[in-house]
Amino acid sequence: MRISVLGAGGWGTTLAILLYFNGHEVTLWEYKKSYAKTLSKSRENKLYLPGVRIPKEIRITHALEEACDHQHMIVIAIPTQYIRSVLSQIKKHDFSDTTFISVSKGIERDTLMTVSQIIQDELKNISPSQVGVLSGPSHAEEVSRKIPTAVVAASSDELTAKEIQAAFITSYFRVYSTTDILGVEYGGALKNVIAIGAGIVDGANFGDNTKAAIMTRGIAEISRLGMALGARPETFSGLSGMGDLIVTCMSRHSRNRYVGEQIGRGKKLKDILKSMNMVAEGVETSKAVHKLSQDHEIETPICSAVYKILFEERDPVKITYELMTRDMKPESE
Ligand SMILES: NC(=O)C1=CN([C@@H]2O[C@H](COP(=O)(O)OP(=O)(O)OC[C@H]3O[C@@H](n4cnc5c(N)ncnc54)[C@H](OP(=O)(O)O)[C@@H]3O)[C@@H](O)[C@H]2O)C=CC1
Ligand SMILES: O=C(CO)COP(=O)(O)O
Repeated sequence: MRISVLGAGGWGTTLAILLYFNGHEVTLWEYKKSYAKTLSKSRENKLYLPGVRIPKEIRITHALEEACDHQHMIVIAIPTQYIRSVLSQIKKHDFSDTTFISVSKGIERDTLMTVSQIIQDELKNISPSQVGVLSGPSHAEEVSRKIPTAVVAASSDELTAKEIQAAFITSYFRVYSTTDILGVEYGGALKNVIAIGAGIVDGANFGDNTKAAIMTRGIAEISRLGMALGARPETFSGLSGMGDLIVTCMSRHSRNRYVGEQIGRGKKLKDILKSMNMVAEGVETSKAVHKLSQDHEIETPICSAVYKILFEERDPVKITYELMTRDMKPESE
């Protein structure tokens, strides 16, 4: 198959290489013209995936129209808040034979849309069966080194989910399938906010008990909000829910956990973000989650605490004790 990957960050580059070795004809689109040239020449993504060789057969380009022409699949690996501006440049293109696959994990700040919703909103002529998602516990640093990983391919159309599954599966990258596309997207986006909370626990020197509480009560609130937004409950105990929450809260590779850790140590958000070239989706997504939970009147105390720490400069230690001393309630609520 001809497959284009839009976004040459760590994840886009990793998946482009995986797809190439799976026998596909792969194009990798990079946002900056100068960096596209550097990548084409050096065949190493030193900024986002150092030490991994990009095969010379992968076409690297900055020309978006060209990258999208006559593709069977287009993989979107762009930070969520920039996806609409990229898609708006190709909205006139004929995509009647193309499937779009989002591998990005966030919610658009201004519209509160998931990535599959942004794709359908921006590219009016494509049907839901042309849209899918691939998500789960999968740090680029490990997949690019062929470390065994399991993820899930989702589309409201079962056949599309299975096509995506078949395109990506390898002996070290196991792909399951589901039709709960929204559940997979909400799990992937919301776990980033909880992972910032887990990082705060690390940075502020709370303990393992605290982190386990954040993760367990975190998946409870992800499920609560996700279900109110149309997701299926069982999806949140799967790879894209609990699975991705575990890896993101625990891994040294996680950028979201890192942001939280620095906040917990007393650093300012703007200084942390200035020092990072990679994206921590949970920061902007926490604004969207704050709004979604208010709009739908769903309690999301941990996400709400993360939002207040990031954007209202609330003290992480004080707010943790506020969480601990809320009204008594049954665990099932
Ligand atoms: N890294 C990982 O392990 C995983 C990441 N993801 C998800 O994949 C998505 C992409 O993340 P990742 O690959 O890690 O990204 P990185 O943090 O590695 O890189 C950021 C990317 O964003 C690009 N970018 C910056 N500004 C813009 C813009 N205005 N328009 C378009 N692109 C822009 C950068 O391009 P440039 O260098 O030219 O500025 C770069 O390619 C995220 O949603 C993330 O949550 C999902 C699973 C695993
Ligand atoms: O989604 C991821 C792993 O599954 C990547 O998480 P971070 O963006 O926090 O690094």
